[in-house]
Parts: sequence; C-alpha cells; structure tokens
Amino acid sequence: TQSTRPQRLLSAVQKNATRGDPCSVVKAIDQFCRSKEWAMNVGDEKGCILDSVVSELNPTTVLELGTYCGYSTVRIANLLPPHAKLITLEFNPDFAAIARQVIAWSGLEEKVQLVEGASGDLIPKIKQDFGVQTFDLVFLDHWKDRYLPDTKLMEACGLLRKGSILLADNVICPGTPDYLEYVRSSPRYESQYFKSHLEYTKVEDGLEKSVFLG
Ligand SMILES: O=C(NCCO)c1cc(-c2ccc(F)cc2)cc(O)c1O
Ligand SMILES: [Mg+2]
Repeated sequence: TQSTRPQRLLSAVQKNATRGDPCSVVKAIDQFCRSKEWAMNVGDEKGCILDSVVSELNPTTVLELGTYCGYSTVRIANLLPPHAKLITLEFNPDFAAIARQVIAWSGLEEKVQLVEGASGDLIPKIKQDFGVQTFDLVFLDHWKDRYLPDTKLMEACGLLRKGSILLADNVICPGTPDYLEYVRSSPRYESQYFKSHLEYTKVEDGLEKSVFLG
C-alpha cells in the first residue's frame, strides 16, 4: 500500500533529525519540503515571523488551530517557558497520528496537548475540559473558511482577554478574505500584516497579527 505524504515527512524526521532536538526536527521537515515534496507547513520564512511573535509575547497559554504534521506545534512549543501549555486541535485523524509522532520525536510532548476533532465542536469545551480560561496566543492555520466563525466562537466562549494575540497563516494564499475584513474593520482588534511568501515558494502570502482589545 502507498505511503502518504505525512508518513513520508515523518520518515524524513526519524531519519534526519535527532530525538529530543526540536531544531533538528524543524530543519529536517524544511529540508524534506524544499528538496523532496512540498507540504503545507508554515515553513521557515513565515516560521521566523511566528518565532518572533511567540518570543516577544512569552505566552503561558497557546491554542493552535490546525496541527497538520506538527511543524508549527514544535516551533511554538520549543519557545515556550516551563509550565506553559500549547493545545493544538486537528480534525484529520491521519494528520493527528503523524503529528503525535513528530511532537514525540522533538521531545516536547510535555508542553503539548493534541486534541482530535472539529474546532467548532471543541472550542466550546475548552474551559471545562482543558482547564484553560483564556489564551495569550492563538495560531490559526486550519481550514481557511473556519478562521472567522472560530474567532467569533472564541470571543463568545470568553477565551480571549484584553491583549490576546491572534496570529493567522495564509491570509493571502489560499486566503481568508472574510476573516481579514473582520479583524481589520472591527474596533475590537488592532491588526498588522506581515508580508511573506507561501511556504517553500515565491508566491506571496503573509501572517496577520491581531490584538484583541477586549
Ligand atoms: O489547508 C491548509 N491548512 C489546513 C489543513 O491542514 C493550508 C493550505 C495551503 C495551500 C494548499 C495548496 C496551495 F496550492 C496553496 C496553499 C497552505 C497552508 O499553509 C495551509 O495551512
Ligand atoms: Mg498554513
């Protein structure tokens, strides 16, 4: 039976990265995606912008929407202070299975809780089931048509507080026009666009950083 691209990405990590070394896991995935097969990780260029936002914020609670193979999960978790928590939601069970192994290889499983399911179903359960009241940082990288409804849902569930940061991938490619319009026009957000490129390509893409004003 044929292997899948996430399975081949995991094999590349297990072959080329050192167990317990998150940086080597990130490097191995970027090398695989540049030299062997493109995959929809946030990538090295946008990843550096992600790193700078995380490092500047020093968040204690992080929510990631869309785990895929765990690349950005590892990038974020690697920068978190001790006892900080990253909850990452993934709808696709095949992606989740690979991501668990990538996260384990990096040695960061203590900081990460991967939950399988639909973000729209899980978000309302976070306070009661995962013991988190509000998030310092939310990284949106899941289905592009879910960015806006899930943002409104997080607001309604009281998961955002004054100063919470939303960082959204792919606001240009594939694009999230309704989400961009919302965070850029709403008086409840202060938004900033970080121009970059679609992972491993020359195509324009970027990250939108939005501060919730409460
Ligand atoms: O769908 C995406 N993520 C949610 C599913 O896990 C996604 C897609 C693309 C992409 C794909 C196909 C193309 F032609 C261009 C972009 C890129 C990304 O960074 C993404 O996060
Ligand atoms: Mg993305």
